[in-house]
Amino acid sequence: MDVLIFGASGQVARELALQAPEGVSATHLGRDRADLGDPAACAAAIRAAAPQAVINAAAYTAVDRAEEEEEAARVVNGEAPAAMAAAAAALGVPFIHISTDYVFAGDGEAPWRPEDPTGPLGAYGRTKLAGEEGVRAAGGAHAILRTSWVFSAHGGNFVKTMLRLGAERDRLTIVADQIGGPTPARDIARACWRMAQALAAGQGASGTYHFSGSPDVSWADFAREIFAQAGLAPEVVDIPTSDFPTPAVRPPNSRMDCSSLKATFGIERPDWRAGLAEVLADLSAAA
Ligand SMILES: NC(=O)C1=CN([C@@H]2O[C@H](COP(=O)(O)OP(=O)(O)OC[C@H]3O[C@@H](n4cnc5c(N)ncnc54)[C@H](OP(=O)(O)O)[C@@H]3O)[C@@H](O)[C@H]2O)C=CC1
Ligand SMILES: Cc1cn([C@H]2C[C@H](O)[C@@H](COP(=O)(O)OP(=O)(O)O[C@H]3O[C@@H](C)C(=O)[C@@H](O)[C@H]3O)O2)c(=O)[nH]c1=O
Ligand SMILES: [Mg+2]
Repeated sequence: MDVLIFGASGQVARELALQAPEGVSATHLGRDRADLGDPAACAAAIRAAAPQAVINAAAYTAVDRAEEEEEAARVVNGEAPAAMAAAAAALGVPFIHISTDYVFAGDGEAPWRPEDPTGPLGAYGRTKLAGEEGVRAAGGAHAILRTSWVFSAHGGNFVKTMLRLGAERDRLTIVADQIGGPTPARDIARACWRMAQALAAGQGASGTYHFSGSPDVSWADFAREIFAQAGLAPEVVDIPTSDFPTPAVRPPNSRMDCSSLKATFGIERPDWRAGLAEVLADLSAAA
């Protein structure tokens, strides 16, 4: 099976390359070969490659910067996925797309289900929601996988920020009133491969699915586990979001109900603490 992947250097893109199943030939298009700022060019790249499935692992992910660059983010996160999904639909091949917990308003404490009403609090979430709507409107076979709090040994993420700050400082203040599921990029990549193979074989079902690591924790508790596993001992002080002002508002409740992904594709929530141990091992092997 030939699979065309948008994204080469990102966290999920790199894991897609590392986790490609046997029998799959994966072609990655980095920004140099397909700029999502040019949606028509991305659609043309799909028509030219004529793959058996398309996975989009590229996105504008700078949450705070998106507040100032919403139009640029909307092209990359909204218009490009819509154009790609339309091109995949015209070829009759499945389109796998990744979205985010930030499409939700984050009120309450119940885990969000895929069919729950959305209500993004910031520009990044609004543009990602536009992308979801574009993918559904294209009308082809598709899976939209909403995930959260992605980490890996590659690129920028909360784990790597904490390792840096934890080595520099004795005391860190971390928000404790935003709760969600940290998710290893490796597990997201495996889930994408499973869905791509299933949909290409006419199995599973198109739709929007949730996938996050278990258990749900606060960012502060996530930080504590990072330091415990890494053998660092800074003091972690719980703070409310109001004490950590940022340009973009983040959802307090990012818990996600992942049961439909298990029911349809047999994919279970991974324990992120095990994924964290793998990432720390990869980072020390590389150091
Ligand atoms: N990171 C997270 O915590 C979460 C991410 N997601 C979603 O998961 C998916 C993968 O995210 P993740 O792997 O973390 O992303 P990263 O931030 O690690 O990487 C983003 C990738 O997108 C590429 N990209 C950005 N803009 C463009 C563009 N204009 N043209 C082409 N490529 C571009 C980047 O390329 P370059 O390296 O050249 O800049 C980079 O490879 C995204 O859809 C994201 O919205 C969902 C929930 C949480
Ligand atoms: C560095 C730092 C962060 N924080 C807080 C800020 C924020 O609420 C939280 C996480 O910080 P980040 O900058 O990693 O968060 P952010 O970039 O918003 O992470 C999000 O990225 C996008 C792409 C997604 O789709 C989301 O699922 C989510 O992973 O930790 C502290 O409280 N103290 C600190 O010292
Ligand atoms: Mg990439």
